[in-house]
Amino acid sequence: MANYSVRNQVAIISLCSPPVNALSSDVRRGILDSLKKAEQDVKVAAIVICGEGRTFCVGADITEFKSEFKTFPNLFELVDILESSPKPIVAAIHGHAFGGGLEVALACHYRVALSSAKLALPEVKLGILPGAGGTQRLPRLIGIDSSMQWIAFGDEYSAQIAANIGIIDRIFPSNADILESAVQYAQSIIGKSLINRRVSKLPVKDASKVSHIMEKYKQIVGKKSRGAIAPMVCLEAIKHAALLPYVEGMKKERMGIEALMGSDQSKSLIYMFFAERQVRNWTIPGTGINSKNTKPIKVEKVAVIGLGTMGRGIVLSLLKAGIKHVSVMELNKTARENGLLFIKNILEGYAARGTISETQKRSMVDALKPVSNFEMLKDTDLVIEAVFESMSIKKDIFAKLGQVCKPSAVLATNTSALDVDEIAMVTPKPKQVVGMHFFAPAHVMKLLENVRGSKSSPQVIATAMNMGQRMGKVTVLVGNCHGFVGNRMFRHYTVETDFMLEEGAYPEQVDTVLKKFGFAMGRYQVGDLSGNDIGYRMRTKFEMTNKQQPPGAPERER
Ligand SMILES: CC(C)(COP(=O)(O)OP(=O)(O)OC[C@H]1O[C@@H](n2cnc3c(N)ncnc32)[C@H](O)[C@@H]1OP(=O)(O)O)[C@@H](O)C(=O)NCCC(=O)NCCSC(=O)C[C@@H](O)CCCCCCCCCCCCC(=O)O
Ligand SMILES: NC(=O)c1ccc[n+]([C@@H]2O[C@H](COP(=O)([O-])OP(=O)(O)OC[C@H]3O[C@@H](n4cnc5c(N)ncnc54)[C@H](O)[C@@H]3O)[C@@H](O)[C@H]2O)c1
Repeated sequence: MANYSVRNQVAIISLCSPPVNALSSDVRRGILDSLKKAEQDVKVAAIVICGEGRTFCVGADITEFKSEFKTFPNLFELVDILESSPKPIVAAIHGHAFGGGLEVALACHYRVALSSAKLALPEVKLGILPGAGGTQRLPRLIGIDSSMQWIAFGDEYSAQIAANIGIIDRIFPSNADILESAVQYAQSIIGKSLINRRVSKLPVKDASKVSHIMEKYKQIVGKKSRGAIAPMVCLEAIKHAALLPYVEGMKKERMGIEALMGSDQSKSLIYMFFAERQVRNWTIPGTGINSKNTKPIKVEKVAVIGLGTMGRGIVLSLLKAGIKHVSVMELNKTARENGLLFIKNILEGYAARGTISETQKRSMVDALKPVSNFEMLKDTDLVIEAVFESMSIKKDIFAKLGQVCKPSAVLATNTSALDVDEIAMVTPKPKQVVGMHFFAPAHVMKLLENVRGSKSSPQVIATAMNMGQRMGKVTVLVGNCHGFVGNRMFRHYTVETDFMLEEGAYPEQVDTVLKKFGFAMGRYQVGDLSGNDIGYRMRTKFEMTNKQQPPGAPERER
């Protein structure tokens, strides 16, 4: 679980727990045993801790949260043992140093990294806090303000940013050999004093401003993480780094993690973490066909038909995924102009915020290819249709696509609820047709429901799944039925909230309660965003509006 070797006075402790070197109890034990060997070996003058395989270390082993935290050495015990080592320890970071992985690195006396490495304390996204000294060491290295930014939101940062603020001591080019570079670095620091290298002993530079900074972040967290408990507990723990000696601060950190671990919010977020990964392993029930044995078709050119609410977000998702050729077809001139303007404005916003560079923005704008007739789609690899929710319009479009597109082209519909098989039947090759159901706004929402028609070929399904992952979506394969999965669930939610309106509540009152509960948007805000015509069209198609009833009849009488 941790391999040990010695090279030119430098002991190498390499974490070996594929795929991501999570700090299971065996790995922690392996590190401790190796450290003892290194300390006892008189020929060893410095130590390097690195990760084997694709990454340094992604943190505590989440699968062990329930059971094994009680095994010695616990992570918060291990970090103190590492820091107090009399021999200098260098953390050699490539891939990810996340969570407990970064906390181990913070306990080392030096940190070096490849420029491609990413660092984060993402525990808050699991509903907990960094519980191995992260809330106490990071402020001593980078101050309260930056620590609150890192820990309360859990975002990842590049090694270069981490170096700029003082976490990383030396950056190596992304193509360097991290171990070789770290060993040379370790040789260069042999004999140097460790007095200022033990982070827990350092003062917190901006400690006097803690109240002011705390207030600032309470406001931001209150808005950005409405309803979440962990971010506030993180802020409290960081505050203690400013006010208390390290040992006392650690006690507070411990109280924080004990309160959060096992909370309903944390359990749900951990469930979500694994569920989001599990859905990548799709399977077609009863066939043996699955994500492991099916290859996607190569997709370079994509087309989107319809530039309304959904089409424009889908186009943005494709551009962000790096697709270099995105044809857009929109019949209505105003909708076309508005759609293209919307896309360009969003890209401008990304560039202004630094999410993408100016060069990336220009290449995304260049990738946009407005087209005016179906002939122009003949060499497209994937077409995503996002026009009105009308079976006749969609059939008309798929019949045309079936005539002009190359035989290998994947033809996808973004229908909210219509029968994917019925749409597929108008094409000469129904096996090329699949549903790709995005959620509004499509460039923001992470969920993508891919709908498997009865004729969709495994390769076509693999292509839709792969494209979703390229777009960074949580991509779920579902069966073909009215409303698929998302909208079938959503329907019950809307029925209940509509009952509340019938009982006298205003839409804004319902929305206020839902937002207070933690929803990003209220149910009626979602209706306004998506367009209430979508629900109306779905209900009309299934005669849920019940023509016997006069207009305005309450939902429960229909
Ligand atoms: C790092 C990633 C961004 C990499 O992404 P990528 O897409 O490359 O890879 P995958 O996400 O697909 O991952 C591959 C594979 O690995 C699995 N996996 C990933 N991370 C972990 C993990 N941390 N643990 C276990 N398994 C992991 C993943 O599921 C995939 O598996 P599959 O089978 O699907 O192939 C990305 O992976 C990522 O973001 N990972 C999570 C990073 C993270 O959140 N890290 C923080 C972990 S929490 C932590 O570190 C806590 C520490 O701060 C300290 C804890 C000390 C606690 C001591 C306190 C004790 C108090 C106890 C109180 C008890 C109370 C009681 O008694 O009840
Ligand atoms: N709005 C949502 O929240 C949402 C969510 C998921 C899926 N959907 C589905 O996505 C599809 C589009 O929904 P929307 O909300 O974007 O609708 P929308 O009314 O905002 O946009 C549809 C666009 O398609 C254009 N169009 C119509 N016929 C066309 C044709 N033959 N060729 C080219 N363009 C044509 C229209 O001019 C319009 O601009 C629907 O099937 C809908 O059910 C919508």
